[in-house]
Amino acid sequence: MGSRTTGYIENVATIERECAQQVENVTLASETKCRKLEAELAIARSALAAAERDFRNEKAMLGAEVDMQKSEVNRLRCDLERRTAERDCAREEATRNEAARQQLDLDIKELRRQNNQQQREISVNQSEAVQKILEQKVAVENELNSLRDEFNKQSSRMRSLQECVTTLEHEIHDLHRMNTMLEGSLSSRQSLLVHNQDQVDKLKDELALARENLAGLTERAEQLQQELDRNRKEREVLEAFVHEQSAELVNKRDRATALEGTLARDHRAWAEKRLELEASLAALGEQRCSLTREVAELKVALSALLTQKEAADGNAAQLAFDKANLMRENTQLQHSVEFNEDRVKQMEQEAAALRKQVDNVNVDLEASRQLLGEKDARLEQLEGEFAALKEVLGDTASAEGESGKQIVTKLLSKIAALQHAAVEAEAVRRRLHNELVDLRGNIRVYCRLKPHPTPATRLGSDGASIALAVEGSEHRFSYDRVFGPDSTQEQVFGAVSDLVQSALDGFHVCVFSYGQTGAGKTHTMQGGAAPAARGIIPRALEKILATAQKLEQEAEWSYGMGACFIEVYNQTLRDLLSGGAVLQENNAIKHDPSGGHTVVAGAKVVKVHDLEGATELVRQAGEARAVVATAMNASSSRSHCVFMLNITGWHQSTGTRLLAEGAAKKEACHINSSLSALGDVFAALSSKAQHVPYRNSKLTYLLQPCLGGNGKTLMFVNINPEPASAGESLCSLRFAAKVNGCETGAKGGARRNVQTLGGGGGSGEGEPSGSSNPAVGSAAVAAAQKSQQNTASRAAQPGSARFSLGFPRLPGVDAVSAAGAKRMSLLPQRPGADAGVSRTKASTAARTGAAPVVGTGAGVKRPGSVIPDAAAKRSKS
Ligand SMILES: Nc1ncnc2c1ncn2[C@@H]1O[C@H](COP(=O)(O)OP(=O)(O)OP(=O)(O)O)[C@@H](O)[C@H]1O
Repeated sequence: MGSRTTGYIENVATIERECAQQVENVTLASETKCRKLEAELAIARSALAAAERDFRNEKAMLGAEVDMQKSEVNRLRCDLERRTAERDCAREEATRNEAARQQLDLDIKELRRQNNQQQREISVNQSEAVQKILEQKVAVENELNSLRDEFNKQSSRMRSLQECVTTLEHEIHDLHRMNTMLEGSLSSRQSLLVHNQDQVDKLKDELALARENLAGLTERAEQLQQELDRNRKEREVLEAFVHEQSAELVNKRDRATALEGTLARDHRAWAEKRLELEASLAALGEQRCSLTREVAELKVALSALLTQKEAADGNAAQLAFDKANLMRENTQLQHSVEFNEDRVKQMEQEAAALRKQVDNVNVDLEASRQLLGEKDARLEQLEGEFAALKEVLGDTASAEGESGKQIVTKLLSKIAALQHAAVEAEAVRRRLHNELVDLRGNIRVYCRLKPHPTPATRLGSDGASIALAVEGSEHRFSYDRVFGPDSTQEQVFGAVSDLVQSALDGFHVCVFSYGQTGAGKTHTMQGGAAPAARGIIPRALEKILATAQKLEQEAEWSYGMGACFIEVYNQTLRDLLSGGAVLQENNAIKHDPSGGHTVVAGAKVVKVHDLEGATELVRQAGEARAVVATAMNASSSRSHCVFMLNITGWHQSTGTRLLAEGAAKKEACHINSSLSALGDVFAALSSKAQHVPYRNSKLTYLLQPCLGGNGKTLMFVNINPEPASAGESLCSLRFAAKVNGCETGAKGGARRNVQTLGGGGGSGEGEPSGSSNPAVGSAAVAAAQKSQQNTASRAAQPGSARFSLGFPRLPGVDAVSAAGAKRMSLLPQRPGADAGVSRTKASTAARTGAAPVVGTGAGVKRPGSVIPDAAAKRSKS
């Protein structure tokens, strides 16, 4: 038993040793494993820590990159804002440039307008105007150059902007590339995280396996504890160790879970960041789009600027062209100035030659007069001799028979030759007189000033110029003659009387006055009642009637006169000798195509025998005018009155008839259609236009024969020199200056209306240059013969000559013509321009025969004319 116990004990001891050995082995193995696990855990921890570090670094890097990108985006935004501001500035600049260009266009237009104006004024002050234009052109060119510089600046600014935009595009592209790189880096980090996760999972699996092993070992240890209580303590220690390990592992697992959460949060943050980046990328894309749009807009603006530049270049070319034109015109004007200077010199020479010619003509005239006087004396002597011979013949006829008759025949032929010479001398006188009048011009303008204490006018020393002060500046005019305030009525008529003589010689003559209300038209044309105050009309009438009477008594002349008085208002004609009745016929004014009389159909024609009769007619017309003026109210100031006195004269021996007429009228300063038409007629005459618009108004159509080719016209411009009327005076003086620049359309001067009727020995000239009485201008004769068929048949004696003075061949006058009378015409004016004034005047003196009427006209043979049958009568006188 002892041995068995000992053996048992030895066996137990062996088992215990084996158990201890096994426990020791297991413990060693588990300790090894634990150490291995711990090492692996440490590696995992260090890996995790490294991963965390990397992650943090990466995160920090990414954060820095994001910050960088954000700051870059901010910078780009600022840049963009700056560029946008620059672009806006550029746009504003472009708008300003456009406005400046438009302003420049306006300036250029204005300059062109000024240029045109200056061109018009250039005739007044050529060199100054051209200088100004050149200066302005230089200024325009400077402006254009500055605009070009501005444009170039803008273009270069646009180019720099474009470059900026291109740089921005590149930067955006770089950002895109960087973003792609960041995305790549993010995905690699994510894959690294996934790899780490796998490692953690693997560790977890290994941990789980180790736990299972540990559990197995614990089970084996418990079994062994049950078998070996002795080892319980160590086993408990082991278990505690294992528990500790487990807790540590749990802790590690928790930490791994926490790490997973952190990773997930980071992942989400990264995803958010990514979204933010994508959003900022999209914003950048939008910005890029807007930038692209802006670039396109800027391109459009650039092309618009280029178009503007082209337009500006075009304008510059146009300006250069204009400049060249102006230079050319300037050169032409300089040539023209030089030419005109030469012409002026030439004209001065011509004027000197003409003056000499006038002197010669005067000398010739004087010589002719002397010759005529000598011939008259010789004629008287011959007539005395003839009478004595007659007496002798009476005594000796019976004794000597045939020889006495022969002496008589001889003497008669001598007398006829002398009469012929006298007629020739009269023709020469008419021609010389006409040449004298022509030298003074077929349209003459006289200016007359009314007295005033403080005149705004200044007379030139040459007696033909006047200066008018208007608002501080002085305007100078010159006319054929200027009558100062001291001039007498006699002096004024003296300057007109040669035209009256022309009318008596068979020329159409028109005298009219023009001026503002109260300027002295009535005073000039009509004058006062006192002998010294009488105006042109009564003096002219007196001269015509006296001459007619003298010729009737002395030179076998017979005269008939018919007068009519017409008022023209707009396109209406009124007969003032029929109480102002309106003449209904549309084309009442009828001109004789052969240059004879003008007829106003329907107008009453009253025969005039003496000055009193004519004055009475004017008085009647004035009364009718007052009635019409009252009815028409203020409009009367725009009407014009024309008094016509037609004179027809016949000379019984020469079979010659003169047709002429005189016209006189008064005009108000008020511009109306008739005056404007009168201005147009003068303008056309002055420019020698093909067409003269006589038909534009009844007034000009009525006066056509006087104003036109074969008439002589004298205009008085009456000026009231009071400073308050300076404006109106300027208007009158300018109109008169226009008229002064006119010439009648007559080629070779005015033309007489002379007709030779049938009989030989006719006297008169067809043209001023006509040589002698039978040499009547053929055209004038042919035309006149046609026009006087009815009167020719009624000539008092076969082969007699009839002279008619005045141009309208009036029906009433034709009756006078049949009686072998002369005809005269006087064309006076209306009794007052201003309604109020004219009405008042018309009801007073003007209407009593001293109405503002002028008339001249009439061709009357001068007393000096010698016509065969008249010789005896002249010798009596
Ligand atoms: N040269 C002059 N010398 C003296 N007095 C003058 C002169 N001219 C005009 N007058 C006077 O001035 C006044 C106005 O003149 P007048 O009636 O002739 O003017 P008008 O031009 O005919 O006016 P309206 O158009 O109103 O008829 C008259 O009293 C006239 O006597």
